[in-house]
This record gives sequence, C-alpha cells and structure tokens, in this order.
Amino acid sequence: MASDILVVDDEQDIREIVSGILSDEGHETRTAYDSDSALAAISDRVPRLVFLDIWMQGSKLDGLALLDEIKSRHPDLPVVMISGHGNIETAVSAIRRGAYDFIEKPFKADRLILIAERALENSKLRREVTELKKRSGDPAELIGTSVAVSQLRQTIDKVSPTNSRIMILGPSGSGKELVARMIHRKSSRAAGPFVVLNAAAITPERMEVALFGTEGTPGQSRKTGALEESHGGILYLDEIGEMPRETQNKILRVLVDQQFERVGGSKRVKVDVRIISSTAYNLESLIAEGGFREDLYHRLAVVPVRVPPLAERREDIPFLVDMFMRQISEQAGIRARKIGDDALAVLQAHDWPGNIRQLRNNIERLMILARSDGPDTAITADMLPTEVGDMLPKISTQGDQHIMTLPLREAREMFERDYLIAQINRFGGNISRTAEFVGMERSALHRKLKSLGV
Ligand SMILES: Nc1ncnc2c1ncn2[C@@H]1O[C@H](COP(=O)(O)OP(=O)(O)OP(=O)(O)O)[C@@H](O)[C@H]1O
Repeated sequence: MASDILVVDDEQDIREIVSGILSDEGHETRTAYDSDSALAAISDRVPRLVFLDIWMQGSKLDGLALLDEIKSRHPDLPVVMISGHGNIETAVSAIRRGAYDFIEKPFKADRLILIAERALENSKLRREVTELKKRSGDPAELIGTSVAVSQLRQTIDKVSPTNSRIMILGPSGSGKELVARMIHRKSSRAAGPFVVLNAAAITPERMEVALFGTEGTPGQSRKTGALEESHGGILYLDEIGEMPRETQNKILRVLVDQQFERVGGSKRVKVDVRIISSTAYNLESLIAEGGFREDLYHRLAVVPVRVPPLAERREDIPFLVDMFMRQISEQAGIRARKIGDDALAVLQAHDWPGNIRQLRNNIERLMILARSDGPDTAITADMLPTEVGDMLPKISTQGDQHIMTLPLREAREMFERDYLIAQINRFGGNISRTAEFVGMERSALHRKLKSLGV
C-alpha cells in the first residue's frame, strides 16, 4: 500500500527531488513550502510521514517550532528533518524533541529511500505493538477444526486480497472482530492502520465526531475521526445496526465519493479506506422497521461473511479450552491443568449464548477457582463454575421434594443475562431501545453485556 508522505521545504528544487524519488518508489506524496501550508496539508489529511526542512525562509514557524506543533497534534506521526550542512546540531536536537531521524543535504536517493522506509516501518511496528497490547489475548489464527471454521478460513483467504466491503454477521462474542483483524493482516492494507469504531459503545450525539472528527475552533484544536485515522487501511464499524439514521446518510455519501467533511467544517477530506462492518443482530428486520437504510446495507454487505455461534461448532470447544488454558496460565501465572473428560463433556454440551468470549471467561474463572486444589489434579465436572454447570445444579432431596440451589450471585448473573438477552431480542437487537426500556445508559448496558459474556 502506498504511503502518504508530506515534503515540507521552502526550496522548490528540493521539494521536487524528494517527492520525485519517493513517488518513483510508489509512495503518494504531497508538498508544502512553509509552516502554514504544511499545517494545512496535515489537517487536510494526516500523512504517514513528514520530511521537514529545518530552515525555511518566509515561514511563520521554523522547522523546530513546526516539529513541536506537529508532534503536539499527532504524537505518533514520524517526522524526518532535512538539514543543511551547517545545522547538524539543530537536527540532533530535533531528534531529542521527537523527530524520527534527519537527512543531510545534499543526499543520495538511496539514503532518502532507506530513511523513508525505516521511518514507515518503525511507525507501523509501533502501531502493531499498541494493537497487540490492546488485544494481547488474540490468537494469530482461528482455532478450530470444525467444518464451519474451515469454511470461514477459506472465505477469509478469498476475500482478504480484494478491496470489497465486507459485512461480518454473527452473534456477540463469536469472533467477528478477530475475523476482521485477520482480513486486515492478509490484505494489501496490512501495513496500514486497523481502526475500530463500536457504534453500540458511542452515544448517537458523539458518533459523528468519532467518525468524521471536528474542524476545531480558534480555542479548540482539530480532532481527527476514525475515517481519517484509517486512511490507507481498514475501518471496522462494529455493531453497524446501532448507527444513528442521520450518520447512516453521511456514511453512504462517504462510500459514494470517498470524501467527507469534519464536523463544523466545510473542507472536503479525501480518504482511501476499506470498510468492514459487523452486526450481531438481524439487520433485515431493522431495515423493515425503517431503522436502517437498505441501500447502505447493500453497499456495506458486498460480501457477507458469517461467523457461526459456538453452539454450532461444539467440536472446536476442546481446542479452544486448551488454547485458553495455556494463554491464561501464561498471562496470569497460573499453572495449566488437565481437564477431565466429564468436565469437557459438560463444556461441550453447554449452549454458550455469549459464545467464545463467555467460554474464555469461564475457563479463566475455573482456573482461578481450582488453583488451590493442587496443580496435578485434573479438573472434573463438579469443579465447573455453576454458570457453566447450569445443567449441573446442586440438587438435594428433602422427603419427596427436590431442591435446586445456585449460589446467589451466580444465579443473579444467570437470570440477568437471560433477561437482557430476552429484552434485546424483543427490540430486534436495538441496544438503544433496550437500554431505554431497562433504564440503563446505552454504554453501561453495553459494558454489562460484555461482562456477562453476551
Ligand atoms: N476461533 C477463535 N479462536 C480463538 N479465539 C477466538 C476465536 N474466535 C474468537 N476468539 C476470541 O474470543 C473473544 C471474542 O471475540 P471477538 O471480540 O472477535 O468477538 P465479536 O463477535 O467481535 O464480539 P462483539 O460482537 O461483542 O464485538 C476474543 O478474545 C477473541 O480473541
């Protein structure tokens, strides 16, 4: 994927040489001749890399001051200083102030290309590390040998190299985001960003700012939105059904002409973004009710990809349990345990309404609870948390009466989850309406659902 590089220099020759060499390498370049035009270019669209001259005649800010300004707005944007013979010391001090490197005039094309590549690679690695930290539990590949997962893998391989828009359909916790990340990794945009915007976790009022950013006012700085952040990469719109109707109209326009305006501005920002969206609920019924634009649905779901619920691929459960055990033992320093066949059978028989996320949460609890029993004893069915063993209630008999007991907290959680699932279904999957009905803030409901493994 070509990278967008901004070259800032007051000398036209240098601008042309630098951008010419980089364009020959397949990069997209833009130029600016002073601090104002550089800041304007950056606010049109944030580039991936900036080459910045230290001495610029007629510029309001000199190179170092402009570097500070750029870094204060975009701390992760790499900047390479272009220094003349006499100002190496300034270049060195620029590095202390956050520049990635410097290149001394006159320079050879090879050196310029090398520095650009290193700077781009370095910032890509930094982004990846941040991503990895965020999703440290994610496996690199889909776990499972079921037909459903094998087909899903094949679909991912087929759709990744194309540029088509994908809609991932599947219940909460089934691995939709993981699938989207895999498509990103296997696509030609792998070097570009992967940005997530969860429509269910953002209030409708804040949605447009989150997506389009704000132009900023004299007292308030400009903010880039998810669309701009994902330029050259992939934007993952999670829970697309929750997108407010008005924002849907604007997204449709972005899809048509790949341009948008920041909130409070009229300048058009051009972006090159591939959109992957996802939904856990039936969008068709939402469309029928008028809650979702049908034309937008068709544009987003050029290729629909289905992620099956865990209950439809029970044969994968032993592999997942094994992987989570190892992962949790590494992360939490708890020794992995053997798991008895009876316990595995219970785990495989469970319906897992919260899918893989819920399975993982339960394995974690199980490992923590079983910790004191000695590392070598296998986990047996009676050690399973009650939530898993809801088919294994503690039943006692008094006379001819059978009494079922569940620990209070777990019983509450279980009923709370079932209750919330029932309400969500009743409102056709619309989180806003469910939240209103159950008297919770939308984001609080979203957090609650995640914590209950829904
Ligand atoms: N096939 C799989 N193999 C291993 N781990 C998986 C698999 N599928 C999902 N997971 C793990 O399960 C958890 C939930 O997955 P993910 O967040 O992708 O689900 P989701 O469908 O996007 O959920 P939501 O709809 O709530 O956003 C993650 O920790 C993910 O790493």
